[in-house]
Amino acid sequence: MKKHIYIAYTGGTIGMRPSAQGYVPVKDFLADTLAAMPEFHRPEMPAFTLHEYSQLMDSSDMSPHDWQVIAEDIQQNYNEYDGFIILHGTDTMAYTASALSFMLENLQKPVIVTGSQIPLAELRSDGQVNLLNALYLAANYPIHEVSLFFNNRLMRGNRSKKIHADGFAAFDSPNFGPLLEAGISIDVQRGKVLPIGNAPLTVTPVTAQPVGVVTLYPGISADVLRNAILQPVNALILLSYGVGNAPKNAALLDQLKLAQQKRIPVINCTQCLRGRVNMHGYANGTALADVGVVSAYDMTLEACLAKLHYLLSQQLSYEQITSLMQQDLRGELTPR
Ligand SMILES: NC(=O)C[C@H](N)C(=O)O
Repeated sequence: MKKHIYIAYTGGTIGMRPSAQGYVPVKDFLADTLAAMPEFHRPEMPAFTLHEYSQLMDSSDMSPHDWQVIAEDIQQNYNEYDGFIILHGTDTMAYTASALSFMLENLQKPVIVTGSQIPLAELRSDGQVNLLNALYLAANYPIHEVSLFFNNRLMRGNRSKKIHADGFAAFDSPNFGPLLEAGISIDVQRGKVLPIGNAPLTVTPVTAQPVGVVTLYPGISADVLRNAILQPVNALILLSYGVGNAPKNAALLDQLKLAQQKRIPVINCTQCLRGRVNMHGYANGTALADVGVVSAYDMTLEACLAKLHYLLSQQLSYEQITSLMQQDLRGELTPR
């Protein structure tokens, strides 16, 4: 039986057309482009249904409400299709892929997020390779988790990150190698793919959460942190140096202590692209742990932010949130 894949087109460059203001997504344009490309209709390819969203977006306009729309769309069509492809802009693709990984629990079908850097309708577009491969993989490879396909690599969604503004190798999975590489042969990294259970799919709704993100820089003043933890902030991500260090400055640490008293979770995520937070490597890191800051280990900022949204959207205590942030829920971090 030919597999049938559901493609949700949310917007993004893959279906865009030039306008006087730059690229914009245009209604029906992707469907018309796809219909005119014979590769997508070859007998080896799965059948697919393209569902174009009514509000096509540049992904820089995406919000948690849109993550919710996508998750509900997958849930409603879950039993009818063999796999799901989310066509999405690249700018916030890693955030959406991370969010979906938390919202969709016990997946028994593949969900692949992809898009392109050049519109599918243009010469030299990377959209054809990305979508063609994503369709082929969704039909033929049992990788039952939220993943992101780009430039011939399938990465775990919540490990992915946009690392190149204008290159085709736009995504990387810096702390967890790809799940699959599509070269002359298609090589699955079996040990890396999440195991499948028998439990039914659960979809946890998320709502937008006020989360502060502060990048530390030399000379940062305590006032910056004071402002970042003012109401209505529900959590703070501290983008720290190296293995999780910050200035051992009393005024700064006082603000973090205040956050702890106000029961605002503060998560220590490194500014470095690769590697992990170890707050006990240096006295400067230990000082953070002592005022209740918790480690993001090797999570990306995107995964950290999406995970906070997922947890803050549930009725969980400060203790539960800080503890779950340090646990591996969907393969997003490697605790040690
Ligand atoms: N390549 C892209 O898709 C970028 C576009 N601005 C978007 O994220 O929607």
